[in-house]
Amino acid sequence: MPAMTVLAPVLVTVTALTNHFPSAASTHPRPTDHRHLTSAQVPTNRHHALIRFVQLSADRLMLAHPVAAAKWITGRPIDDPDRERHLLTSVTERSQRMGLDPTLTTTIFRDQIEAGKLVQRFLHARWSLRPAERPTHAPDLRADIRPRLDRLTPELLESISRSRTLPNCEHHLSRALHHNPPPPHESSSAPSARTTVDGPPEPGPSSVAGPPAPGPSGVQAITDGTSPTRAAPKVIHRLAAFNSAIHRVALFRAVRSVCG
Ligand SMILES: O=C(O)C(=O)C[C@]1(C(=O)O)C=C[C@@H](O)C=C1
Repeated sequence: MPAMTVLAPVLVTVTALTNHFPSAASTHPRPTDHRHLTSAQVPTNRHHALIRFVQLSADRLMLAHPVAAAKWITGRPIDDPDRERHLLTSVTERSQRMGLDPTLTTTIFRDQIEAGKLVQRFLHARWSLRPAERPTHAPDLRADIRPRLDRLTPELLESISRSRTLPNCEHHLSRALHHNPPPPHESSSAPSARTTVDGPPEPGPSSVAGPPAPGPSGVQAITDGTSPTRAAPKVIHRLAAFNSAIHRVALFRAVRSVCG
């Protein structure tokens, strides 16, 4: 599939989410007006459970890397509706047993799945453009990676259950996200680094990069009338910034419904 065809929906999604969640484009989420709470009023256990939820979500997101590698090498499509149905059925059953609202938990897990697919699509687009970074070995999806994803499901549900009814949930979520920076990434000037199948790309010499340019500029950079071939260097340049942004935006996507 041509790289541009793969990349365009990814960039459109990133732009849409960045606009929808302005703090996703910022290293410093905007403070809310809930700071009047004294520390004694903050329900620490539920707050920690929310942080745990964000961390587990970040762990789940990182598994999108080996999943993407397995699918890249085997040619399997990123979307696997049967697997998604199986996961959501399991979430529903577990939620009922735990006294959790299945509508809420399946919404959260749908977001987790979509966030993972966003990262997978990003990686496939990246590998289309950068042959040197393509994975060379396929992780075992069935025997290794999916069991790892499955082990996270009860833990995620437990953290959702324990963070339920946290007052000022959005404020705590914003703080938890702030303490979960995206993984290290290459800077645009870094030498090419092969993406590992166990995690994000290895950091380049500079792992400090700003957020993506907000708004549609990221998309315009590749759709401003230039032919795909001639636009490719521009795309690669933009990808360096999106590599960081994609994880931040995907993490926001993964956790956005937890406050109900
Ligand atoms: O298991 C896979 O094949 C994945 O890609 C992971 C996952 C998920 O997040 O659970 C994501 C996309 C697929 O449609 C199904 C499931």
